[in-house]
Amino acid sequence: MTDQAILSPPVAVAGVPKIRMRGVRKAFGAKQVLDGVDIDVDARHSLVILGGSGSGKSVTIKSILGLIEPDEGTIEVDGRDVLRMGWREREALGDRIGMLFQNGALFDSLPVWENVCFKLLAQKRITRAKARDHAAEVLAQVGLAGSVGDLSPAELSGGMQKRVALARAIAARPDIIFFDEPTTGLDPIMGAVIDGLIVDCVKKLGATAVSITHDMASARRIGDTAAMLHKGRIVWSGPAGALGHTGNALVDQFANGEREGPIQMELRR
Ligand SMILES: Nc1ncnc2c1ncn2[C@@H]1O[C@H](COP(=O)(O)OP(=O)(O)OP(=O)(O)O)[C@@H](O)[C@H]1O
Repeated sequence: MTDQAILSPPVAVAGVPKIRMRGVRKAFGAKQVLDGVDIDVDARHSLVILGGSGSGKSVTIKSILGLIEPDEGTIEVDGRDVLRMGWREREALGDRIGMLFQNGALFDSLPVWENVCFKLLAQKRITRAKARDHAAEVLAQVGLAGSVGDLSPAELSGGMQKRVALARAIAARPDIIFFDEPTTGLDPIMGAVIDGLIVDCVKKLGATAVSITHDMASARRIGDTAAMLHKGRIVWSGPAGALGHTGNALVDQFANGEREGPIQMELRR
C-alpha cells in the first residue's frame, strides 16, 4: 500500500480550532441532555471530557462524529460545519477520524490483522496482502508482535485487546481520534501502559484527540486540557494536570471522588 492511500490530507487551518462546538443542544424526549455545549479543541491538542454518568459525554462525541443530530448549535471541524456537509464531505471527514470504543468492539470472527485494517479493507483502500504487512507495522507501534495478527481477539487478554483496538484506531493515520473510556476494565499498571501508548501514537500522528474517561489518573496523563460537562453545559475547562486542585468546587469534588460537595448537595435536593 502506498502512503497516499492512508495519509490524511493536511487540512489544518491557521487560527481555526480543529473542533469547535457552539451552543449545541440535544434533548431525548423531555430530557435535555446537552443544553448549550461550547467546546474548542486546537489542532494537535488532547482534550478530556469529564462528567458524571449520564451527563452527555457520549452524546457530545457522537454529535461530533455525526452519529447524533443535535437540535441546535454548530459543530465545526477545520472551520467546516459538519451538520451542513454533504454526504461526500462527511464521508471524507469520517475517513480522517479514528475511534477507540469503550469495549474495544473487536470482531471475534476476524483475525486481529483484519480487525486492525478493517476500515481500510472495507473501503478497498488497501489489498489484503498489504493489509497484513500494514497491520504488523501498526501492531508493533502498540507493542505487539506481528504474530498476534493471526490470533482471534477472543484469545487475547483485556490489555492486549485494548492495544489492538488502539492499533485499529490509528491504522488509517487519522488526524482526529476519539477515545471512549480507554482504560476501563484494566488494572492500574496496564491502564498507565495504554495511556502511554495513546500519548505516543497521538503525538506521532500529529493528531487531535478527544477522550472520555472516569479515570482521573488517565485524564491527567492523556489530556492537555480537560472540560467538565454538568447539567448539559461545560462548567469548567483548564489544564488536565490541575484536576483535583482547580479551585472549582464541583470539578475538584468530581476529580477527587469526594462524597461531600456541590454535586452531592444537588443530588439530595
Ligand atoms: N439514542 C438515545 N435515545 C434516548 N436517550 C439517549 C440516547 N443516547 C443517550 N441518551 C440519554 O442521554 C443521556 C446521556 O447519555 P450519555 O451516554 O451521553 O452519558 P455519558 O455521560 O456518556 O454517561 P456514562 O459515563 O455513564 O457513559 C442519558 O440519560 C441517556 O439515557
